[in-house]
Amino acid sequence: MLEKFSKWKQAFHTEEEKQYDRNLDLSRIPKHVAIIMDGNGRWASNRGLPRIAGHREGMKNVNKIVRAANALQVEALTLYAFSTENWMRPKAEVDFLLSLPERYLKSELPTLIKENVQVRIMGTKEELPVHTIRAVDEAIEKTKHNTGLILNFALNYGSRFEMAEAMKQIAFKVESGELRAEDINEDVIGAHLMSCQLKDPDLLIRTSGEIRLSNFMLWQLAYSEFWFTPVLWPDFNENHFREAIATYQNRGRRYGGL
Ligand SMILES: CCc1cc(N2CCCCCC2)n2ncc(-c3ccc(F)cc3)c2n1
Repeated sequence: MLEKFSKWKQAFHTEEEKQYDRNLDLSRIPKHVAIIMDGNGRWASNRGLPRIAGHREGMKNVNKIVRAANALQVEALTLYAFSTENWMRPKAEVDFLLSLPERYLKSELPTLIKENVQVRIMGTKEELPVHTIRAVDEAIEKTKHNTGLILNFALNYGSRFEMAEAMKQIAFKVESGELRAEDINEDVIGAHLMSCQLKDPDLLIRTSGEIRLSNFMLWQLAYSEFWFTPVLWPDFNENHFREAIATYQNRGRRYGGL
C-alpha cells in the first residue's frame, strides 16, 4: 500500500512540488481555500470501526485545519460537510452527521469566538433538523462581527441546485422588470449564488484520492487550482495543508491566458 502510494505521489507531484517543507511565501497565501473532506468512512473501515467513528474523527480534524488556516491568515475556508446527495445514506448515518454541527460548536464555539473566526453556512438550511439549524444560527450570530478567518461550512449544499436556484431568481427579476435579459452576465449569475459574499476559491483540496468535484462549487471553481491527495480526511494534518499551499504557490495561474 505504502509503495503504491509513493508511486502515485511521484507520478502526481513534479520535482519542485516535493519541496513543500520549504517556507511558504506568506505574501502569496491563497485567500480562499475549499476542502472536500473525504475518506472518513474508509478511515473507519480500515480500522474495523463503524462509519460514524470516521465522521467523529473527521470532525475532530476540522479544528486542526481551521487553526492552520487561521495561522497562515487564509481569509476564507469552505468545508464541504454535507451534500444534497448525503440524504441518500442510511438514516442512522444521516442523523449522526446532522448531529455534528452542534457537537462541534458545543466544544469549539468559545475558541472560534476567541480566535476571531466568523462562522457561515452555505446551503439549504431550511431542510435541516431544527437542532442543527439552532446550533449553526447561534454560531453565525455570535461570530458575525468577527473579522478573522471566515469558516464557511457547505451544509446541505449542491452546486447544480445552487445554480438552478440562481437562474430561477434571475428569471423572476426579468419577469418583474427588475432585470433585463440582455443584462444577464457572469457577474449577475455569481451575485445570485450562495457563495456571493465570498471570492471564488483559489485552491481546492480533496482528500481520500477521489478525483472528482462531486457537485461542489462547479461555477466558483472555474479558475481554482486543484490539489488531490490520497490521505484520508481524518489523517489530513497541517503538514499536508502546507504542502497543498506550497504546490499552489509553485504553480503559475493563468486564468486562461498564456
Ligand atoms: C452536517 C454534517 C457535518 C459533518 C461533519 N463531518 C463529517 C463529514 C466530513 C468530515 C468532517 C466531519 N462536520 N464537521 C464539522 C461540521 C460542522 C458543520 C457546521 C457547523 F456550523 C459546524 C460544524 C460538520 N457537519
